[in-house]
Amino acid sequence: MPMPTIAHIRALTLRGGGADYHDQDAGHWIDEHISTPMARYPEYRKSRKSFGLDVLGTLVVELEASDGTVGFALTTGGDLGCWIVENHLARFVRGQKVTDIEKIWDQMFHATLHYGRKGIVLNAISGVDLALWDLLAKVRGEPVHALLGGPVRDELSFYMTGTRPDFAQQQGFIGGKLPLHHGPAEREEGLRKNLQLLADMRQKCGKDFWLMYDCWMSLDLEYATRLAKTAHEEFGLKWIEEALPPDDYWGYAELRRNVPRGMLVATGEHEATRWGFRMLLEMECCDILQPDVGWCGGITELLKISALADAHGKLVVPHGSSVYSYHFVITRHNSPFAEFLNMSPGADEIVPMFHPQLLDEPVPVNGRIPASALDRPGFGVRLNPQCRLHRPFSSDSTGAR
Ligand SMILES: C[C@H](O)[C@H](O)[C@@H](O)[C@@H](O)C(=O)O
Ligand SMILES: [Mg+2]
Repeated sequence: MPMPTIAHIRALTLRGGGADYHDQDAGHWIDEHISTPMARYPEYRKSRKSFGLDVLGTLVVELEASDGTVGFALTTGGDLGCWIVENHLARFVRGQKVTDIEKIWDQMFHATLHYGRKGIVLNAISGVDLALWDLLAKVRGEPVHALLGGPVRDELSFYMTGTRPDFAQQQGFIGGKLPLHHGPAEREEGLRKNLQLLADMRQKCGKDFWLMYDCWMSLDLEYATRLAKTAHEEFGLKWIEEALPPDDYWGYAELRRNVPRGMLVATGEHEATRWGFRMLLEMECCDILQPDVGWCGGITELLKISALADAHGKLVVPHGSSVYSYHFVITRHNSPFAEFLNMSPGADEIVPMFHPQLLDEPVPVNGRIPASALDRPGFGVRLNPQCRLHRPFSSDSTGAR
């Protein structure tokens, strides 16, 4: 039986949560005075949406095979991502066999090298790649994890990101990662508030529960070093995440030398491709790599990143990205746990990460997801038909939705 080919590729957008999870209503914890590189401008300090963190929206890539099977995936990308997919990447996908994933990735990456390499182009490439894995797995009637070598454990365990590590602990998660609220622009008072918040949370959670800080690229080396030392020595901070801008490999290497022994440095969610993660590894920037599978190049590239990291003895704990990272994490020993980004407005309910855009998206129960919950074909999720899709550009009028 010959393998079907890809008859149509469609790039569509969705707004409101989902893969562009910072696109939330006012008052959501994820947009409440979180420290960012823009916090040096007071007018942009209170809200990340104020400087446009939600400008892109969700990119949906949909592939229809010659046998009628449809694969799809979500990532961050919106209209910009749609343009790249429809006007450039589609030509390397349409007409190819559903098994030609490696060749398609290589052509998409090298054809965009003159304007891509990271950022929105790699988001678009990742979206196509994830849709390819979803399609191939559906054609074969298997979950994606089975195509990656299958589970190495019976369940996924999670830490939770949000403003309520105490709720995470009550729900059986292995740790809680707080967003950092104040950066260098708010000086000593801001540092004191950061440490007081951690002290309060350590009081609530007891001495053994993992507590981490996510600094979202917003600090400088001096501030990050001071924060890390006190936070670890006085309050047992387990890791400091994305303290510096992604391109400051030199700063990360020095921060890792500066932090107290036993404390971990994590970064990578805004890094892309095996070459970017090779820099983080060979410059000894961090202990935990956190690629986002929807931004780093997709599953095809994450396989390479993970193998490289494994050879260096480093952990790969992908950033958020729901089922797209769960199907990977369950197949790798150097990915011993996963992130659950709590997308409820008060970080005090368990809701699916890509809500409302996906149906059948599994959520942790007691901080765990059993491997069996990932056993539906593909990534095991459906697009929510209630969500209004929009196709801003169409390179394939015959393939109209
Ligand atoms: C909580 C952080 O500020 C980001 O919003 C979060 O998406 C990301 O950095 C993470 O690690 O989950
Ligand atoms: Mg982060």
